[in-house]
Amino acid sequence: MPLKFPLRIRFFTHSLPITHLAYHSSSSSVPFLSRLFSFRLNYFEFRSHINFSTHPSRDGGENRASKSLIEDEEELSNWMSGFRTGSSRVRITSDDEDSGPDLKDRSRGINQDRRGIRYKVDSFRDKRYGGDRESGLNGRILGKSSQGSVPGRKETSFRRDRVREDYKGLGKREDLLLEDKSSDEDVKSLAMGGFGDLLSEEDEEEDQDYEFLKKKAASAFGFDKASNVDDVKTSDSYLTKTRFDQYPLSPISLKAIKDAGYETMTVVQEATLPIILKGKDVLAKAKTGTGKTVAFLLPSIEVVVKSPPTNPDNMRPPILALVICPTRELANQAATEANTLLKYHPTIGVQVVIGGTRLGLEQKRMQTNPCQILVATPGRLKDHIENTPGFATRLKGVKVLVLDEADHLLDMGFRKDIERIISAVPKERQTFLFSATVPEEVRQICLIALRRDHEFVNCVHEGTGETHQHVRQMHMIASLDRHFSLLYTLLREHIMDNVDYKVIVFCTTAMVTKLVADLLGELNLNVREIHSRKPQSYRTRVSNEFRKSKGLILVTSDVSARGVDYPDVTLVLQVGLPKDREQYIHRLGRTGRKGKEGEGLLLLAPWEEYFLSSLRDLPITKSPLPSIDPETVKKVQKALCHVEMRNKEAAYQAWLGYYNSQKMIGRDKERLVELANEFSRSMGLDNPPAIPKLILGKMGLKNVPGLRAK
Ligand SMILES: Nc1ncnc2c1ncn2[C@@H]1O[C@H](COP(=O)(O)OP(=O)(O)OP(=O)(O)O)[C@@H](O)[C@H]1O
Repeated sequence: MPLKFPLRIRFFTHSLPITHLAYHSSSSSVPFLSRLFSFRLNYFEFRSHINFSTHPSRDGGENRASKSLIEDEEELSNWMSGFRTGSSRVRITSDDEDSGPDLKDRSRGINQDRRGIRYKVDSFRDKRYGGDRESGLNGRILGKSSQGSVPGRKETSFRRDRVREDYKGLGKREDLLLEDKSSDEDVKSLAMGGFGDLLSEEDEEEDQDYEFLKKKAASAFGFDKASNVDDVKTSDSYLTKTRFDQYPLSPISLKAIKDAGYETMTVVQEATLPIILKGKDVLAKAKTGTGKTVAFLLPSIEVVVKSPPTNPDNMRPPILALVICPTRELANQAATEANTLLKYHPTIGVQVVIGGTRLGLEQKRMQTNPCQILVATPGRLKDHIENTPGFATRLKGVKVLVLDEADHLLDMGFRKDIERIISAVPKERQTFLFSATVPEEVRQICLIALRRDHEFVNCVHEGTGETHQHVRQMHMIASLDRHFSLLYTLLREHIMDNVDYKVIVFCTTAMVTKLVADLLGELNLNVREIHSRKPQSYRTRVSNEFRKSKGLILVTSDVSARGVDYPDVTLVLQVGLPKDREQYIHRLGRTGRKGKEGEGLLLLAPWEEYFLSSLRDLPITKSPLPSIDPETVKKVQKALCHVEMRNKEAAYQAWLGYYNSQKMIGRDKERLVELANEFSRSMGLDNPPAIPKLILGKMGLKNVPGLRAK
């Protein structure tokens, strides 16, 4: 039964459970009412719903600061080789990403499961999958799984269970979902009664009303028992009550942890530390923003602490822990986290080797500073193995190897480098593989790095999906000619609705990223850009600025898709086809970190809608398109005229290359060219840019009608 509301504010509510609140009002009062709804609904969700967070994988790979045409060639041939070998996972050395806008006029309601109501998770049972299987390269064969779920402590409002499973089958667990029938009625009566009168309140000053309504909502729903209504807006389901000092960690590590403000362990930290301290290999899967970096760094530091001191006369002191990250930003971030934990370990040093910086500078640093822990991107590490005197010797001391974003590091793009690196470190070592997604096909590949008795720790409860329940996910379908206006409209509305907005916009390639950043800059939005065509110093500076800022929009490629920890991102926008389901999950994982609220929107063209079938198990809902006034369309078209032609030409070529590598679209070349020319027109180019014959040849697009060659 629809709720009755003043004409000015109309919420579409389906029969409860409330699944979707949409607004048809431009009234300034609507936003804070939506916030009122959303965190009230979220509160219900958190109170009755357990949630584990996963870890995103990072993307982008070794990108060079500026690229010559030949480097573009390499990029294209990467795409082409990936396409030819039928592998859907090629290493995109340039950037490719997405973004999706916000939804002022969309539901502030949370994503609900099919029935719309959160269940109370009662308990998990995991089936035992034992046994070994011979497999893997380098003589490291399949692990025997550890068994059994480890019942978590009973929490006041919900229960945490960790489940360790044999990755071989990732045995199906039966989640005993206790469906709380009464809560349906509770929610219905509360919503019918509790909000009816609240919303009859006249809006005066937004802030004053918001506070008033918050308090009224709090008493209406018993929130006032919470220390603060705002507190219910985050879910602490990623934290446990286990303290770090309950484990045998060095006192000075514990001191640094305390200084870092880490009071208790996160679920993945609690689940993996005891296994690692026992000396085992670990394959760990956990949702985004839940502390996986600390989960692998802390025990790695303990290994270094327990290692005998190096002879000061040794000119090639051993590197004891090696952490591999897929992108430079991520490597820098992990090294920063390591330095935080090493605050009181004066003799232990961490160094970083990444592309985009001078090899010689890195060689000097590693020679003159302590380097028991090395964080590296694969390509640059391989360079050092092959070109830095004595470096290979130093790697013979590695006791711990970490693959962060393991699923991405082990896919086609990085595989050769990773195999080269594995062959350069001792077989007798501990190995930790962490990621938020471990697709089936990657699970087998993990075995090239893991030991027989490794354990698979899965902190992602089945049934909750690999994304956060507290992050609202929407998608919109619109023809390409509307994408730029739609993006601008949604960004502008999000900015109006969120004074502390912090938005990440993902685009499909580096050059499309540049185009969109230029366009949004022309439209006077506060925009920064990160992608492979920017020098590393610029990328690092912008990354640090965005991490510390609010009121900013970062337009980026997939170099920012995995793992980068930007606090309080309010919205992740993905425009165009994600590389794959994992990439969608990891990009979305830039928001909703540490249990905080977040929003994601995926904006697709009608011919990209097939991608949604790969997200069926995720709580993503369709959102109707907001109305775009003709003035906005004119403004965007005018702004496009100020974007440099060469940027549009580069974007067109990169767009063609990217979609050519997407099997579902690239296989029909004529259709692909038609779509590319639709994209060209959306940039205001009725006549598509000409493309060098050499590149068309690489793409396998020579003589395709509709293309112009030069
Ligand atoms: N025990 C803890 N208590 C509170 N905060 C923590 C704890 N451990 C880590 N954090 C913080 O949580 C945030 C997310 O950590 P981190 O980036 O390692 O998450 P992640 O699981 O690796 O996410 P992603 O998959 O995006 O890389 C960071 O800001 C980190 O400082």
